[in-house]
Amino acid sequence: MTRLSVNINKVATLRNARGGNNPDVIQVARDCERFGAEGITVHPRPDERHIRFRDVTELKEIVTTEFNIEGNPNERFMQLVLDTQPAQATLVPDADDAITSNAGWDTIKHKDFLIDVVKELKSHGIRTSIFVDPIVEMVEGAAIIGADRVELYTEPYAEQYGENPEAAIAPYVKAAKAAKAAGLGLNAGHDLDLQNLKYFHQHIEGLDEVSIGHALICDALYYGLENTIQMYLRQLQ
Ligand SMILES: CC(=O)[C@@H](O)[C@H](O)COP(=O)(O)O
Ligand SMILES: NCC(=O)COP(=O)(O)O
Repeated sequence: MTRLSVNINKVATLRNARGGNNPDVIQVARDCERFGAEGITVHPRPDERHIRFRDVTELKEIVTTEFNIEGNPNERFMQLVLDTQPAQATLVPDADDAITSNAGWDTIKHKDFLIDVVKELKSHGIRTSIFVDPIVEMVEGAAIIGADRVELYTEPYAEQYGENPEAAIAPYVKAAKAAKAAGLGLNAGHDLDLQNLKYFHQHIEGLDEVSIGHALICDALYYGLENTIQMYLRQLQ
């Protein structure tokens, strides 16, 4: 079974545009779960342009499915995660000024740093996933580091899917096999949508979770949040 974790960053972006509390991020998280989401993902960034650190603390109190916090494990992020104790932390090598995540970790170059981070998170009982490009060596590096899972960065897949789905999925099939061979759980995310999700799911064995935000929240403008979540869940059947 592949769990759908809804990334609610974009709900916070909309709220922040006017400075009030509309839409209410906490209520949206509750509703996502009520409508079938099997997890809630947030990705706080240093400038708090969407999810704020305070939101993360409040969300922890109400999320009843799996709470996944993504981000670059700097001191502030680590403190937030350790205080919050989510089900999962996903480590992403974002630059502070990145518009959105645009690459996975080099798990060979940053091995020592990541070993320390993963050890600390796991000692607090937090499942730890490392965001990687679909490259076998990077997946194997995550296993050596001691991660529980990898999250495959799917933007390159999403970009190529329209013109050549076979070529787009090929590196992910290899990376997924490497993850399973190394005993890692398998997540995926970034730019997955109603067009490309089903094919990805059909071709990647043992996919534990997808986290989807941008496209899902955009689709909700047209179809409504409840319908949209159900539509995404159907792609994963
Ligand atoms: C890790 C990842 O793939 C990102 O998609 C992220 O979690 C979304 O971040 P933004 O909402 O800031 O684009
Ligand atoms: N980890 C990926 C994520 O949470 C959502 O990415 P996107 O769907 O907003 O591109």
